[in-house]
Amino acid sequence: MFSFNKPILLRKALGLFLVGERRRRRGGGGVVMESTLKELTNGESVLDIKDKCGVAGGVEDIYGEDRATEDQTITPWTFSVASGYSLLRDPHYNKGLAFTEAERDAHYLRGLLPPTVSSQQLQEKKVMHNLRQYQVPLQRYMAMMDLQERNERLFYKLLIDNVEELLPVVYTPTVGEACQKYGGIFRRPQGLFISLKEKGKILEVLKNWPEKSIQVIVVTDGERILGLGDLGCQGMGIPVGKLSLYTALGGVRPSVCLPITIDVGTNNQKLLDDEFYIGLKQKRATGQEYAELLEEFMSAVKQNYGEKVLIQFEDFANHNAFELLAKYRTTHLVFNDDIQGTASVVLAGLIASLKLLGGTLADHTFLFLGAGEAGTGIAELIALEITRKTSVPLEEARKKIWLVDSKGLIVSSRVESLQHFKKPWAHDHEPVKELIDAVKAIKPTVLIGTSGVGKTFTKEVVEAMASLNPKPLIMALSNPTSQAECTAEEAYTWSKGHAIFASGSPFDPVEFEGRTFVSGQANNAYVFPGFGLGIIMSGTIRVHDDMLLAASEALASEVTEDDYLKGRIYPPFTNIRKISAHIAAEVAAKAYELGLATRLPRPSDLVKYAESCMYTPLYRSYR
Ligand SMILES: NC(=O)C1=CN([C@@H]2O[C@H](COP(=O)(O)OP(=O)(O)OC[C@H]3O[C@@H](n4cnc5c(N)ncnc54)[C@H](OP(=O)(O)O)[C@@H]3O)[C@@H](O)[C@H]2O)C=CC1
Ligand SMILES: CC(=O)C(=O)O
Ligand SMILES: [Mg+2]
Repeated sequence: MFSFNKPILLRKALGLFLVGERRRRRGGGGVVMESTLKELTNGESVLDIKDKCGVAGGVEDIYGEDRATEDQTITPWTFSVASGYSLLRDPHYNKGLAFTEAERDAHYLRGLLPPTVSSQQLQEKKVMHNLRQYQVPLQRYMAMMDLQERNERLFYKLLIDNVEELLPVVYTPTVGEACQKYGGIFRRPQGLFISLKEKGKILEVLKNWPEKSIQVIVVTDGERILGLGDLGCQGMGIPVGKLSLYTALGGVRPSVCLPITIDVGTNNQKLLDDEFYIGLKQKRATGQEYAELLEEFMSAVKQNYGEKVLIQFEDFANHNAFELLAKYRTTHLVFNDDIQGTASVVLAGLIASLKLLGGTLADHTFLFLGAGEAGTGIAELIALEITRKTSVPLEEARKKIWLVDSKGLIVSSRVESLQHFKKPWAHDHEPVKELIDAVKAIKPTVLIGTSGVGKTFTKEVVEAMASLNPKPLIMALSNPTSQAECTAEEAYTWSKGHAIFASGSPFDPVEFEGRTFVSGQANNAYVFPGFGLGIIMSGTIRVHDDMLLAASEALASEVTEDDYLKGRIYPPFTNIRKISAHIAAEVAAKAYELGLATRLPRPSDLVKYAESCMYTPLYRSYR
């Protein structure tokens, strides 16, 4: 075993190279549509931002040493080569019984492993066999998390090869239960916890994370975890799960992914009273205290990782989510998955469904149950797509979209008391309290559930949709399964097999009157991994709505005739890596078109480039 320090001279030389590279690129220039960018870059010129980024594969000062002034402290990182016992304990490099004879000799592993040498394929077979023995989903979740901690490549190999079977384990619905019980099942931290205790020290906390070159952060404050409410610090299961999908579904290397939970307390009394709760035992900080912590976090991320780190906001409550997005979308590379990622996925399903329903989006009438992040986010993207495809102005396009919240239909007489994100949807209509009455009054062709409340699409509601439409499109998007507005079985049986159905959490196929219906999973997991890959691989500096539309079109185009025949408006997850490459390529293409991409020259075949960027979990040979 030996260790070495990264030679300072080499870094200095690379720094000089960077300066030269920047000058060269500044002189060479590219075609940049400055007008498109002004709004997204807070008035900063793109060349300034590109310059800060260390354009186009330039060597970045990832350790912050070159940037630090003399009075600032830096971290003395050293790199060491793992071998022997520590190699077996390092999840990035551990291969367990798959270490070859030669590797066992070269890396001081003799005696630390039993004599058998297994292939990765055999290991995979064994783990899948063991997983299937567990009847309780949470046990499968824990077994998968243990595997991720023990042997990262095997974990991702399993997830990629068995995606339909394992997605419900590491993601919704099981991740919801895992978050509820996170304190009890907590073994080792899988991401960074930043609490109010770390105020003033967030930059130092980021430096404690072992990986220095981070490209994607998924961050939550745990206040709206799926449809399960405020789970405080235990929301960590969500960023961890989302980022494992970035790798498995989108091919983003695990080492560049960083899950973060910001702990400002919780208003969940059950958790505050729970002796195993792992977070701050106090009520949530709000107002200035909250805003200051978030501001420090956002600045520290940019300072530590540069301009091009993608920050995905996840499962914030809507009273913070919209504000954070509005505040940081012009200064940081951010998007909100619940508002924007969900919108992109649902729009894809709607575009695809037109093959079954007929007409254009503008010909349909949409009714939402739930007017929060997901509901209004989807509504706005539908309206935007209509304006892009027709000459209809946005205001006009919005008029075919109606939303119901906990107080009933959103109508103009309520406008004064509505939260700002609901106001565009307050159309002229008399007040309507109940969903069933709204269905009868609005006569929607599409019904979308984004309420977070289970069982709200009752038999009466589904029957009303079926009586109004030959093929009612019903989406029960709320997660986890317990919060779904209705089940697949309910949608198909109550509509007598006429509904086209999709849901946020997966349902098994349903037999009805001799036909098998396979519902699609309308979940943002279809889009964010490919969307993120497209951004990273093109060095994109800001998220633009047209990139979300590009992702929707890309996903919709992947639905096959065979899918339609089965009643699905989303492709199966089995092909997701191919789909993600396609989404990444379209997102990147749009970013280049908008002048937001900094990786130059633009690769000519973006799909091939996306595929070539993807992480593969096959074992590597060690010299
Ligand atoms: N499938 C997917 O990819 C995604 C699914 N989701 C799911 O969507 C759900 C909602 O998330 P999000 O939009 O962020 O949450 P929000 O809290 O922002 O919004 C919830 C909305 O539902 C309304 N609501 C609550 N209860 C009722 C009720 N009984 N009847 C009518 N309306 C009701 C609320 O009304 P009021 O405003 O009056 O309080 C609010 O408008 C969650 O379950 C989440 O898991 C979210 C993102 C992605
Ligand atoms: C899927 C997702 O992001 C949610 O339910 O919040
Ligand atoms: Mg979410």
